[in-house]
Amino acid sequence: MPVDFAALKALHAAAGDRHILDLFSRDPDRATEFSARADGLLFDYSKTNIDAQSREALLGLLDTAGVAEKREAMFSGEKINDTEGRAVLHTALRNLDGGPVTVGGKDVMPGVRDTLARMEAFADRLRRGEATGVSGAPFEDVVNIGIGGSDLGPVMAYEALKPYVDGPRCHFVSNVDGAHVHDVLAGLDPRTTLVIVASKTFTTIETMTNAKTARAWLVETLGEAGVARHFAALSTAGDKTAEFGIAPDLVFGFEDWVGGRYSVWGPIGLSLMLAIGPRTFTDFLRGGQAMDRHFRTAPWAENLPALLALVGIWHNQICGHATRAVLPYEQRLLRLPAYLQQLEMESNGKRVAMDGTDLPFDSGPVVWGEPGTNGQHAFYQLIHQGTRVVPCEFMVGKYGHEPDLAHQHELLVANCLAQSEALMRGRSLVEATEIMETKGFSGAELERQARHRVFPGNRPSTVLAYEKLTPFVLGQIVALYEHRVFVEGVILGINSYDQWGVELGKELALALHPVLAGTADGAGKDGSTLQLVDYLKT
Ligand SMILES: O=P(O)(O)OC[C@H]1O[C@](O)(CO)[C@@H](O)[C@@H]1O
Repeated sequence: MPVDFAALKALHAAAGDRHILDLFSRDPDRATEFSARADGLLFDYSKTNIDAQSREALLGLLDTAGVAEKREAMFSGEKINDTEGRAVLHTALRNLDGGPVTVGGKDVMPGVRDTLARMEAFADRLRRGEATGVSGAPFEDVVNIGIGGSDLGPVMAYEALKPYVDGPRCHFVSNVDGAHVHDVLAGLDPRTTLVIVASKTFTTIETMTNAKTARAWLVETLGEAGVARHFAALSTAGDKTAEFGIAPDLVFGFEDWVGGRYSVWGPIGLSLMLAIGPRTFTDFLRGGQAMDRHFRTAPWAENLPALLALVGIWHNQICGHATRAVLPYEQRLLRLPAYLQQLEMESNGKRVAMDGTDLPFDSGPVVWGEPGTNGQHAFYQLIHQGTRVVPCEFMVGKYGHEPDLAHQHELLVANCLAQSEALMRGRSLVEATEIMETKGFSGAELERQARHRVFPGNRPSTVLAYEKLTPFVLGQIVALYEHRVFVEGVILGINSYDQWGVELGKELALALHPVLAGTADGAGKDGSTLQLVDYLKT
């Protein structure tokens, strides 16, 4: 049944400009009542304007939208991506000791386990120096060439798990801008470099162009014979990897039921596995699996993915806040905002419902962010005093990985909690006036100066707290956000697993390329495009 936000909007309207602080005054247990835990994670959404009544109504959306049934449909391999006729089974990649998962009557788990075992065997051999390049020298550097989900997942996780890296250095090339591949290869020795071409389709123009550049770079030093030993492929398209010259034993395949932005758990995570080792990679999978278990079994009121989704729906569709900031107080999560941009915006940035009718409400929000504390010195000004409300999602760990720098970690945590508090508390005109009086201002100038220093407050934020950013915890966090996207998508009635919106630009770029190269004319193009082609063609 399609959801109806009218009742929730009425509750929101009735709350008027009620202050979040009043909710705390009325309910001394609010912090615990508006928090939930899962396997060591704590999600605190008490600093939002959601009260018991609106939460009840939000939870009701889950039943109306049939989230429980759709969740089981996803986990059991039904083709819920119905515009592409595909199942959505990234969860099978971390179903380490679970039962069979069938797609079209066939259990996919033997294939998943087989590929994982092949990846592990290769990673072990490479890390021991047994899988070598043609010169016999061990691989010291790994270059992952991919884009979108074939880049963001591994690069995000590699950066996040740097303290666990004890294998080769990894580098990531994604942009078709030649500067990217040039700068990465410039520092590397082809004799000790493994190039991984990560592309589900093996047709993505950026990836294939960069892969050809890397191939030419390698062949220049090692000859054609080097390709079979120095290139690996992660793809669903075995025929195309063979055409490229990649040895079949270095092709790690997966099925079309793994979406690009959900693919870090399988072969697309090979660079990460090479860097941290198969055992540590398994810890990452176990974290994802633990979140799957939690998502399937925890009651909705304690279910982290469901709660994150409902908070998201409240802020976006009900309160009308069109963006949300993801603010990890964890430097190593520097690529998480970019990762979540693809995960959330490519999944839920849709304008029609499953049945093809126009969505009667806004779809997913604009997601953006930056690690704290850097963001504080960049865009927090707008978050605190701008005219638009930006719901903020803070993340922070109890421990860092640098025991010698524990005092810095404390400062980091203090900053995170202070920002969340400041957004809620604000600073009134009275308080600002008192401060400016002590600085010697008076009369009209006192008021003018004070007004610049007012913080409206009552701005919502959530905090996701964890012990330490281990591989397990990273797995939990990534799976948490995946399932949050799923729940939001089901409530909105959209297909979170296709991405038709990326196609038109790709097609037009292909058509413009010959115009820029001067081998085709620009017939039919608009005046602006032609003017720019004229200026930019070389
Ligand atoms: O892995 P591929 O097939 O190269 O695709 C890369 C990316 O391109 C997209 O299809 C569109 O941006 C993403 O969904 C995907 O992650």
